[in-house]
Amino acid sequence: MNPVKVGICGLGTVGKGTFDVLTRNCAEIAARAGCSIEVSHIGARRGSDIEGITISTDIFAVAEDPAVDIVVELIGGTTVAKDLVLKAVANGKHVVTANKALIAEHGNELFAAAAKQGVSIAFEAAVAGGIPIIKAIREGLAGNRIEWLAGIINGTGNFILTEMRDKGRDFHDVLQEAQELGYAEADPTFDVEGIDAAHKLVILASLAFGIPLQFDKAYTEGITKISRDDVEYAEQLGYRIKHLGVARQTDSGVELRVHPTMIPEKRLIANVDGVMNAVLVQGDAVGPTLYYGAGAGAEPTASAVVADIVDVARTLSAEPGHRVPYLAFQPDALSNTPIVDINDIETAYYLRMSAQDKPGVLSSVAQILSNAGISVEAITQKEPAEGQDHVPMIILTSRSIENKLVSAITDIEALDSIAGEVTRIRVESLG
Ligand SMILES: NC(=O)c1ccc[n+]([C@@H]2O[C@H](COP(=O)([O-])OP(=O)(O)OC[C@H]3O[C@@H](n4cnc5c(N)ncnc54)[C@H](O)[C@@H]3O)[C@@H](O)[C@H]2O)c1
Ligand SMILES: N[C@@H](CCO)C(=O)O
Ligand code: NA
Repeated sequence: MNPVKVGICGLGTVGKGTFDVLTRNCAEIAARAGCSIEVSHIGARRGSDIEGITISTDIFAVAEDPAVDIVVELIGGTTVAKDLVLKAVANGKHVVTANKALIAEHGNELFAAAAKQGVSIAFEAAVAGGIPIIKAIREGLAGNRIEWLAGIINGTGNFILTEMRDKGRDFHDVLQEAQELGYAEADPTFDVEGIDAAHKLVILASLAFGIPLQFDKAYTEGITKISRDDVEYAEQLGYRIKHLGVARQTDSGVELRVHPTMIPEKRLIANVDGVMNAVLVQGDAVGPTLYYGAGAGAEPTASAVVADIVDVARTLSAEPGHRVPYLAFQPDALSNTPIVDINDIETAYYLRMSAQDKPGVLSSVAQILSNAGISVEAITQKEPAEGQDHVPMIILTSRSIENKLVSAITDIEALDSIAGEVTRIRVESLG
């Protein structure tokens, strides 16, 4: 077979990593793909001379290049990137992308356009970096009814939480290091406010449950409100705080939520630290499965991009109808299962409040929870600091429906003996 020609658009962290891996491992990659794979065109803001490669400052020139078989979109964002992918598809080119924002927000439209043209769009690098989680769910678990999945799917956020816990480092200082290491998004609020994790969760939920991509329905909460005190109290109770994406099939629909979560410390996933990601997937036949690896960084992400390039190169000799469907289920078999509103989900909770150090406060709080049908599983009250009349009070509750807990919190905050807001972290046993 003739060499497959690749055009890379965007030569940043992932673009450079992809170029390096394709070049370094070219012999092994060719042996796997059944043909050699050559980078023939690069679209980048600054041109530099690489022998045998056309360099264009206009990335659309890559999508227009008749010699290019596969356009690799690594510029990020959802505007120019969307136009670029649509242009490449219209020109009959296959696309590989690491762009989760683009897939989560515009994937339904992009896949439809690709299907019309008989080309494919591959996006393994978009979720959990180098972990082949898309392939695992779409192919490896195809025989299962997937019940739920939960994952640490933002490397930057996990790196920040880990460094804060282990070294007592400052949030902003660690975020800056994550940016220097090439982990963070162009706009790092995507990482710390949970938007990036929500993009990835939406993609995983579609693959797992056979529903269209619905980014607007995901509940998103970031890690910016997690204090060092919460991290410490959680540990004293035998838990770790992790920023999790959770997707669960329930009788009333699919839960789709991203938020800080307390997990029992004995769970493997509670011990996934630094930039590492992990995704737990529970299938009815296989039981629990766990996938672990680097969630961000140049070469780990390139590993997934190159795997997709190899997959596409292999399909170039296969019938289009034999290709694996984008969202694991055939396009006409996607279901309209509703996404459950966050107010209707059920979970246990960690509550931290600042309580007046006097008798009766604990029983007033317990009474409010009990009236809402929520029981107290554990409680700890700290010693007051010198000269302070308020003490931190930590409560672990039974599982409850979110809206009952939210109204109980409103009543607790209204007590004269409680100062300020109640901090609330959801607790998942993941068992
Ligand atoms: N960095 C990671 O660890 C990682 C992991 C998985 C997925 N991703 C995704 O990969 C994509 C790229 O991320 P990155 O970290 O490499 O970003 P980056 O900012 O390092 O690289 C993007 C590159 O694209 C170039 N670019 C942007 N618009 C362009 C245009 N119109 N014309 C020419 N060049 C243009 C920029 O100059 C930059 O060099 C994003 O979608 C990101 O979400 C990144
Ligand atoms: N900013 C992302 C890159 C990988 O998708 C992260 O930190 O996980
Ligand atoms: Na991946």
